[in-house]
Amino acid sequence: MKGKKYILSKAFSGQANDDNFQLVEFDLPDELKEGEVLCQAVYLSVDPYMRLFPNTEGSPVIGEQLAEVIKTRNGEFPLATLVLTKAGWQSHFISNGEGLNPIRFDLGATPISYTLGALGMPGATAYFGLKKCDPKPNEIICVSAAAGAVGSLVGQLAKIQGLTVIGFVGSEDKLNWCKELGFDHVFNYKSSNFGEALSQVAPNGVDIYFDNVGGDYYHTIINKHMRKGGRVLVCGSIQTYQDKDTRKYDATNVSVLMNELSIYGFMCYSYYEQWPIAFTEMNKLIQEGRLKVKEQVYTGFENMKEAFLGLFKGDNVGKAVVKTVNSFTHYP
Ligand SMILES: NC(=O)C1=CN([C@@H]2O[C@H](COP(=O)(O)OP(=O)(O)OC[C@H]3O[C@@H](n4cnc5c(N)ncnc54)[C@H](OP(=O)(O)O)[C@@H]3O)[C@@H](O)[C@H]2O)C=CC1
Ligand SMILES: CCCCCC(=O)/C=C/[C@@H]1[C@@H](C/C=C\CCCC(=O)O)[C@@H](O)C[C@H]1O
Repeated sequence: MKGKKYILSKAFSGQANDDNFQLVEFDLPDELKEGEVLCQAVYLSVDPYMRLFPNTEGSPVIGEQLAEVIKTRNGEFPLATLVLTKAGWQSHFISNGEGLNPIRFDLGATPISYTLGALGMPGATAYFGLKKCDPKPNEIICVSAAAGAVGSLVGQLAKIQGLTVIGFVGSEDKLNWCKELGFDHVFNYKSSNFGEALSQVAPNGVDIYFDNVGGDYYHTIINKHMRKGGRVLVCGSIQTYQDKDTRKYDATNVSVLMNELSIYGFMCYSYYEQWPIAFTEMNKLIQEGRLKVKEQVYTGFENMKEAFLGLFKGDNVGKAVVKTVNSFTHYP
């Protein structure tokens, strides 16, 4: 039997493209050793951070997947067990059980793919990132990449908590969806100036900026659109991930200082032990129809590249995942 995996055929430099990836086949052994399992990817996640790490020619592409145990000699992982694991972009892999994580909360009737999205790493990012901003009812929050995996949840959770939500997105479809989700103001940054738009709807500034994009947004919002005592969460900087040279902005630190802003760095895995609490709460909201989830599902392992590169072109609405075909068991 053969498995497939992607390696970085060329280190990223500037904009990622097809040439950075090579799909290779590898042999899987006929027999497992005692304690081993053979897993097959069912859904794979593509996420912006994959553009940054490890970026060494020849290295495997990293990432999380939901996999099914299709052969086992390990009593802890019976046949058909579903596991979340950072096995990278591979269709199959052998494991001794280390790093295979069962789903740690009751999923109920919610689709299993959500464990890579709203009830997975991006969901935890939205939930704990927002919490770190200490949101209060009637405050104003601004979120960038607002129709994405993280941003769409941040906006909805903030609405549930009584905040006014301003979102920035890159297309009219995304704008309409965010309005459907109940965001108060949504702007397409490709057809409007985000600074002017913010000044119109929040002339006195915003209390929270949940930054998924970095670059121009981060500096302009910190320098011109934060209220005194405001909080900025540095969640991600997708606008700069593909830069070749570092950008220079002089005024930012002075603005931070003068306005006594709190700027938080944030890594969702720091809250890993508490994720099941968040997912139980969010799954209840999903099942009640109060938290809406969209996925951009690409079908077939050969479409990993397209799904990943699409993140940087704004192709995805909601969470981008890849469903592999010919799974041992067919999941919805
Ligand atoms: N700190 C942490 O622990 C974590 C951080 N993150 C970060 O959160 C951010 C969002 O991630 P995630 O929700 O998974 O991804 P998304 O689902 O939001 O997908 C990426 C989106 O970013 C937008 N985008 C891409 N390029 C640009 C650009 N140059 N300028 C402005 N917007 C752009 C696009 O939306 P549009 O069409 O609207 O432009 C695109 O759809 C990323 O920066 C990521 O690195 C994610 C997970 C954990
Ligand atoms: C400048 C980096 C910003 C990245 C923001 C982001 O998307 C973070 C996501 C993390 C992600 C990757 C974190 C570290 C890389 C580790 C590389 C490795 O070899 O494993 C992952 O941990 C989930 C998010 O917390």
